[in-house]
Amino acid sequence: MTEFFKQPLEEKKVYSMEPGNLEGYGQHFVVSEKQKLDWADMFYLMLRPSDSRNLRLWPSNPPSFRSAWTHTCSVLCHESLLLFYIYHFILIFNHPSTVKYLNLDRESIDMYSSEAAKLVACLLRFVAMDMGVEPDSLLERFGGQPQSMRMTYYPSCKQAEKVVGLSPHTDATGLTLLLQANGVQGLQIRKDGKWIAVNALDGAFIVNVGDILEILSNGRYKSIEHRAVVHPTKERTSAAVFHQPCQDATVGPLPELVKRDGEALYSSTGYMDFIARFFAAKLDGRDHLESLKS
Ligand SMILES: O=C(O)CCC(=O)C(=O)O
Ligand SMILES: [Fe+2]
Repeated sequence: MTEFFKQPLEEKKVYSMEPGNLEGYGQHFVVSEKQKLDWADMFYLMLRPSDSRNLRLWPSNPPSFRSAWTHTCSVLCHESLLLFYIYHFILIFNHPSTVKYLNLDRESIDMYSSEAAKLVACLLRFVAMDMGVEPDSLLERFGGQPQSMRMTYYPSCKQAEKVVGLSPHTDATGLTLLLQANGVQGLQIRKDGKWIAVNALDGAFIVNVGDILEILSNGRYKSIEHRAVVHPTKERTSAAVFHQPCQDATVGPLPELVKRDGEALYSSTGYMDFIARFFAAKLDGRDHLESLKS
């Protein structure tokens, strides 16, 4: 994956994002020419459903990237998630796919995508059980398992403290599987107002709870605020696979939880409106999510 970003600009521009479209090579969350840009290059692809794929953007001379299936275990950003992490450790650890590197070719991405979707469906089932709701009532919001991937390349920067790799934000997803693809650390999460470095195990997935799960769970699961910092001498690459609800889903607290809690802590909105608002703004911590609190 790093090889892709290290190509000359002209080669990468073949895959440039087109106006009004987020897929391809470029930067996200740019709302003004005066804005200080993040110290990062991005490449974003829709993976699922398969008819949403724009194969023109899939690199035809594919570099390889590290697979997380070799020693998969997860750093989970919520105490309750830790519970099913423990239950599922054996299952994940014994995952049948044991390849260490994947090519960014269509067949390999397809396999990576479907294995990631299976893992996330399994995690969501445990989230539902943890909350005491029918797994299907949570899983049906993710029907068809829409999924996208953002690969990010952070060049090194001698004055690393003066730049931001990726601005503080929460993911507008149910769950994100994040892989630090070249073994260089840089992810930080905000807990009790403090930034804490996540030291991911080599080749392991980091599982982030996203906004959609916080809302569906009526606040039981918290969407984790995170950012990426830059290294003074080492470049860094990450690959985040986002698991989103289906396009026609209503994003609002699950009715059975609202009934139990006596109130909905978030307003309900159509997923397409939700995501349009997310990408139209500069990344800014938990602001987007807070605006949906009722
Ligand atoms: O590079 C990282 O560790 C974070 C990436 C991330 O948060 C994202 O792509 O949403
Ligand atoms: Fe993120």
